[in-house]
Amino acid sequence: MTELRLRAITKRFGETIALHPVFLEVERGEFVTVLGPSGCGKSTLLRILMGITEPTAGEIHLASRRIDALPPEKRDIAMVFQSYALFPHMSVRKNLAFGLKMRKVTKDEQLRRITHALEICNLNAYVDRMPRQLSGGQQQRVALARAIVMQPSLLLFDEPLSNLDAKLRDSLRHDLIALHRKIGSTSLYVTHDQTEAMAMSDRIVVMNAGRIVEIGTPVELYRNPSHVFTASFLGQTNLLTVAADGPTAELPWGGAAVLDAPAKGTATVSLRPENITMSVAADGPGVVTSVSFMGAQAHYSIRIASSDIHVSRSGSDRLIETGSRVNITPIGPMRVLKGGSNDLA
Ligand SMILES: Nc1ncnc2c1ncn2[C@@H]1O[C@H](COP(=O)(O)OP(=O)(O)OP(=O)(O)O)[C@@H](O)[C@H]1O
Repeated sequence: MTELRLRAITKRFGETIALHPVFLEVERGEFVTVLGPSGCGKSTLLRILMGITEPTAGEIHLASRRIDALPPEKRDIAMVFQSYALFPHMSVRKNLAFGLKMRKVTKDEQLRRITHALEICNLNAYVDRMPRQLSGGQQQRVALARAIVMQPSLLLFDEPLSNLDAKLRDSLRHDLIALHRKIGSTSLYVTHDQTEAMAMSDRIVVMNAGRIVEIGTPVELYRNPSHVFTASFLGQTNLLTVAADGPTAELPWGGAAVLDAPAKGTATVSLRPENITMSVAADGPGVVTSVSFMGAQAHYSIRIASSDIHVSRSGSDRLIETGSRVNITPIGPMRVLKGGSNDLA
């Protein structure tokens, strides 16, 4: 069942088009991430949903109500901010109670919801502390609990983990998803961090320059991206310009490779670093120019036919030294993309 529906949401700031008409549907209970680089329009979209920024055109429907003309407090949306935005002079309990009091929720109901939120966010030990007496991760959990007690139809997240160190971010990511499943909320999460988007989302909405480029599950978008932008923004890839002839194409360094869809003429294809085999050969056309050993994987740069190709291999394989001559061969079909310099769309 569709919980959130955006119909042609558009935003202009004078000459700047921050959002071209955006169409999006989010199912009840889904965790959807809006992913894109700085300036792509993510914050504008969030602010429009919150009711802080007015769209130039378009409609927002949430839980069968049209909400775009409603003030923020009437929209039934709660937001978790990057900066936590806790009230510094209030204890954890008071922070959680604030929004409920404003909504005139009864004392009994306040107690019930706050007790539940403290429990599921693992905050029981901190109820009487002030925000400054909490770590960044604990403050973020309070911010989340404060959003949860409102029992909103939609939870919005604005890069909520970006102020935390890598390890904490990783563990909070898991907590957040577990919580989302437990409370069955509908969540829209905004980030520029593709690892976060891949790890957490039911679906990812890839945005660039004010437009939705593509929407799909992390697996679909990583394995079968349609656009050059998606292929290069989600994970690492090698973008090659190849001469296509039906089901195969000639590689820049010679030899033919299979395409995942027939194409004619010049085509842009994606070849993931892990989808390449590499073997040492004295007369190989490639030269290893750098090796980065990352533990689980080893990343190589190969100079071949005036291109730099990235190859990754299992970290437990024998390392190939810088300067070695190598052969490289794609494994499986290469993905034909739209949006290259010679667009096939
Ligand atoms: N108030 C404003 N007036 C004029 N232009 C604006 C305004 N707010 C945003 N923009 C422009 O709209 C575009 C989208 O901005 P937005 O802040 O939504 O991007 P973003 O993806 O959230 O970026 P970031 O991740 O850096 O916050 C940008 O080109 C930005 O310069």
